[in-house]
Amino acid sequence: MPGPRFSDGDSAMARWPGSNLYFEIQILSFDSGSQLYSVLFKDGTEMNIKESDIRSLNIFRPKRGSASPSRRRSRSRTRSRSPGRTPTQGRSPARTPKTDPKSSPVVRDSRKGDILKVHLTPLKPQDFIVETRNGKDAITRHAKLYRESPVIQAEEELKVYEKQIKNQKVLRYIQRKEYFAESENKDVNKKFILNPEPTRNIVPVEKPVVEFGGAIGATLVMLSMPPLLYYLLHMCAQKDASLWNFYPHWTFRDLWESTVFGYFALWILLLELFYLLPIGPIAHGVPLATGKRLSYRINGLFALFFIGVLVAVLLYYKINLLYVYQHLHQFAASATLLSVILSAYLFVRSRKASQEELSAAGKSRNFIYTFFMGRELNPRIGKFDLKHFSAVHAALIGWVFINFIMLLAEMDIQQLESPSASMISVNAFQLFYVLHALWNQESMLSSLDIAHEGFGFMLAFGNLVWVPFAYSLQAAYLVKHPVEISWAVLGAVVAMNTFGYIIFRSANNQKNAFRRNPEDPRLSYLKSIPTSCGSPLLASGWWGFVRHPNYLGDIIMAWAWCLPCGFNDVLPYFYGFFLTGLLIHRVSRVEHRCRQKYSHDWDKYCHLVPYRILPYVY
Ligand SMILES: NC(=O)C1=CN([C@@H]2O[C@H](COP(=O)(O)OP(=O)(O)OC[C@H]3O[C@@H](n4cnc5c(N)ncnc54)[C@H](OP(=O)(O)O)[C@@H]3O)[C@@H](O)[C@H]2O)C=CC1
Ligand SMILES: CC(C)=CCC[C@@H](C)[C@H]1CC=C2C3=C(CC[C@@]21C)[C@@]1(C)CC[C@H](O)C(C)(C)[C@@H]1CC3
Repeated sequence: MPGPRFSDGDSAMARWPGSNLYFEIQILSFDSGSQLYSVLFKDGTEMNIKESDIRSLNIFRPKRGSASPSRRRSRSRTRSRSPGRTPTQGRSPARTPKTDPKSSPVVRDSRKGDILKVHLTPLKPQDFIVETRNGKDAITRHAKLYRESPVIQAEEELKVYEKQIKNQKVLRYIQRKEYFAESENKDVNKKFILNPEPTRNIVPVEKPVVEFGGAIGATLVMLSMPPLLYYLLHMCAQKDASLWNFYPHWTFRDLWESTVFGYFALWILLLELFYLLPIGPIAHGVPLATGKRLSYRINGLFALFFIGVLVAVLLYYKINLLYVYQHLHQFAASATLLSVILSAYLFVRSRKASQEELSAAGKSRNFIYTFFMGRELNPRIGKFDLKHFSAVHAALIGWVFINFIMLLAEMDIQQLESPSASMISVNAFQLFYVLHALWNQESMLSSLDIAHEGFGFMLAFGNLVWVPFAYSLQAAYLVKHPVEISWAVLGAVVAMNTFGYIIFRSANNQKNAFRRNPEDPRLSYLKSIPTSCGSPLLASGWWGFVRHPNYLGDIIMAWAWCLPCGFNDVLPYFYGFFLTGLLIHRVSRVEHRCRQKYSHDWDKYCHLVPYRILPYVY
């Protein structure tokens, strides 16, 4: 058998597996058993590659007087989306172009001093506008190349690009046809196929996937969640909180009081007022289908501070805040009614929204399903963003407020001079979590819910009702079920919460910093996978440990928040079970989206990082 053609340390070009793209590499070693080279790409990715996929650098070097567009581009770009250098198509080296002196502009390449005359095949700007994310990226890369190159290369190369553009158009046409055939939207279908004009700005083709079991699942969730919440709140108020000790004797008055609804509406109005205050920096959301980015006022911390001051003033004037605890069921029912009214309003207004303003699920034609999932992505009244307000201000500030009410109620009912250690720890852990979320509010803008979900019943009910009233269940339980915990247990719980928080925080920080700037020198120790859609995926550090390390941290914290409630009842562990279930389900939703966006690059990532949340378990 002949020896290896390349030696350790040699530079060469290697074909990226599954593609026709060649990138510069360095040979690390050769394994004579497997006949594979271990190579290092310029972005730090290590891989084993066979000899037939490796080419000498010379083959890719342009002849004198000709510089390949890809090389030229790699000089002008500050950030490459590929490993190391911009890829070179697997084709023979660029030839000196044939020229047509009559029709070609003459351009001087100042770096080489050569004069090249090229024949330009005119490409219209709309040739570069496509709908699919992958397609869009591929074509805009060519468009960029076209714009950036002062010397347009040989006719042959342009022909290759044109061919690719044509292929993309055909692909796009087929994808669009399939997409609209699936969604059975005949009118839209006709419009897009017959009239090419509106194709410019259509929403990226995202195959709608039916979540939560479709209309049936959505109906079940909508009908079961409100009674489940009242059941949980009712059990917390019972002396015996064991789950089976449930004898409902509710009357309409137990759930409804107009005055309570008035107070709740006032609370929401106050939060809205704080939301609209022109205090705090402006941040920008992820790019929308139109290419625009919405701006958001980041003032959640200010709002929480103002609410804190207001509560202090009310306490100072001896205003009875325990009214909230005494009417907790009615407050939860008022919040539910408001969430239903809000969902109905959102549904009606979404009928006026254009296709590109709708979420993927929102394009379904099923009324119940879209009512639940939400149709419009970013419903706004002027500058007031309804979804952002409900997820940040109504949910998180509401949660902290109800927790604090429980703390006051515990002191009152158990005649304590100061809250119990359990109550303080539950309040402190959750306040800290909310403060962290509000401090890092900007990163929330790229979360699944804010960036990709429509605003419907799920998020309206989840944020206005579920988060404030169900997430505060541990505190509600402690009001009537005192638990003595030793310093040792408390220390262990604090350690567990800190452990979860460190994972949660550092995983989110790693991802956010990497998304902001993949070339951040502070992240240079992390490996990443280049992807065909342009944004690389982290494949080491926390994101190389499991695929959703932030969920792991969140789940550890969730259980740590339940432990101060002792082991007498299962009820206060509801949050632990709920969040674990919610995040496991969320994994499948996020991964579906990632598989659509990154296609086989996501599979590559899953292969490298096989576990989702907990190594060797899930
Ligand atoms: N307490 C609660 O009730 C809840 C808490 N949360 C918390 O909110 C936060 C946001 O959650 P969520 O939006 O669901 O999820 P993530 O913050 O994990 O965001 C998922 C996105 O991250 C990007 N991504 C995934 N893998 C990688 C990788 N390897 N490298 C780089 N980017 C990657 C992808 O987006 P892209 O391709 O666009 O970059 C993906 O769509 C989490 O911390 C979660 O724990 C969430 C829901 C409920
Ligand atoms: C079907 C079902 C179980 C519905 C209810 C789900 C809701 C409880 C959650 C849906 C998305 C949520 C988000 C948060 C809380 C839970 C709900 C409402 C969130 C506000 C928690 C804090 C995070 O930092 C967040 C802002 C990213 C998050 C947004 C989504």
